[in-house]
Amino acid sequence: MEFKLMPGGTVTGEARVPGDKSISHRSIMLGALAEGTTRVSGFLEGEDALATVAAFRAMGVRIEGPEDGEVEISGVGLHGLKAPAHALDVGNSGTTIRLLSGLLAGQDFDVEITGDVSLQKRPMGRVMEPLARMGAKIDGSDGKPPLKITGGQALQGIHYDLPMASAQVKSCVLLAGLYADGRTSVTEPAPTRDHTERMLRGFGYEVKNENGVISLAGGGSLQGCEIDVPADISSAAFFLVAASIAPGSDLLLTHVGINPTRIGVINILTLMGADITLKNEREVGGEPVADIRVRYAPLKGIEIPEDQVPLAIDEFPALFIAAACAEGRTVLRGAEELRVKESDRIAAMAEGLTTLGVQNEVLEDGIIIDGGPLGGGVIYTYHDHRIAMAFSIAALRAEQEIRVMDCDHVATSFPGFDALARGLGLQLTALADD
Ligand SMILES: O=C(O)C1=C[C@@H](OP(=O)(O)O)[C@@H](O)[C@H](O)C1
Ligand SMILES: C=C(OP(=O)(O)O)C(=O)O
Repeated sequence: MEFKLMPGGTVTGEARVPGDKSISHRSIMLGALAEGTTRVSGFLEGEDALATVAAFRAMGVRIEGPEDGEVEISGVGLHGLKAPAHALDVGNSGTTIRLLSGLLAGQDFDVEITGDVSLQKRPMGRVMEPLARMGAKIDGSDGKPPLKITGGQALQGIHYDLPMASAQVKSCVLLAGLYADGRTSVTEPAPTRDHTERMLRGFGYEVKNENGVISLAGGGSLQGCEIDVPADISSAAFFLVAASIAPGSDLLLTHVGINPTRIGVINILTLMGADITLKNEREVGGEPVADIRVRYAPLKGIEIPEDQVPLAIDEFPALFIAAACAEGRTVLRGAEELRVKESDRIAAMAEGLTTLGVQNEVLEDGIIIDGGPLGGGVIYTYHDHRIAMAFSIAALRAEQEIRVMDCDHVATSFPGFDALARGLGLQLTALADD
């Protein structure tokens, strides 16, 4: 599928974007390992979260739905999973393979986890290394998927200092820690999303955070519960930027998760001069939520504070479009993690910005973008959903038509993006491949 975008437009109205991807994955994983039933609402019916559902079904867990975002999981307990008949194929989802590898390292059966072409290029050494230290037997092909996990190993609790700010690695180690003898603890170079810790507590499992040392003891149990998944701020980000760059825009995004470890995009856009206000702030099932109003405002280039990078890690494709539409120069550093996402997001975004005529300089760990007029052209997405959505919103300020190639992956995180974008004011046509 390809998106064709006519230039210009205004973004107005009210919308609730689909459920949070990180929380949706974790709701299935912890629900499956809990005792009793877990009921989830607001679940993301995107391909990545559905890959997690399929993986647990393949391991014998009864999961009803999702239907209109409702899922019911009949938990099998921490030791109730069954060996799958085939390798688990988790598609495009880095979160699924990395969190699952921690969980499955503690089972008594062998399992193989694989994924699509993009996933097969992503580094898994970052989870293999701490798991091996815990006593797991896990092999990959040159540190990449497929991962082969040999069951029946006795895991030992360890302390692990994460070498990179990664919530997936942190979660992997903590989930393996559920099966380990003694305590497992981690420290991170900078705080990352804490949905695993919050949700474990929601399932009645004690997780400590003592001055940044996050730890749990193995051998407990999880109790089924109710989970209300907020709208994904990473999906909302495209429309936060869209409304900020398109003159005349005024948009309300409802029920958005505003966990402090996820709001870098709001902080960065606000520093750039965006007009964003939070309303009706509340807490839903252990996660803070708000309605977000965003109105057009002229943006200015900034040096992005490095402490905001892990808090906005998936939002940089959208933020680069904000920078392209801003007055002056935006500098991002300390973001080398962007190079190992579904694509090398620094390279893919730089290529697309250059196509649109936006001056930029690629750095090892970031980019420098000089705001200016946007032309048009053909954009390659490298199988990356966030690159596709970022260049779709760029059309609001473009002078010519933009064609975004290879947009099927948008459904991994944001099913219905094209229809919602049209409803809010983008002039987007989805064209099927011949
Ligand atoms: O834990 C999670 O749910 C995620 C963590 C982040 O990855 P890293 O841990 O690789 O930074 C993020 O990019 C990904 O979309 C989701
Ligand atoms: C990096 C992402 O996801 P994952 O690592 O789960 O593939 C993302 O959604 O931007």
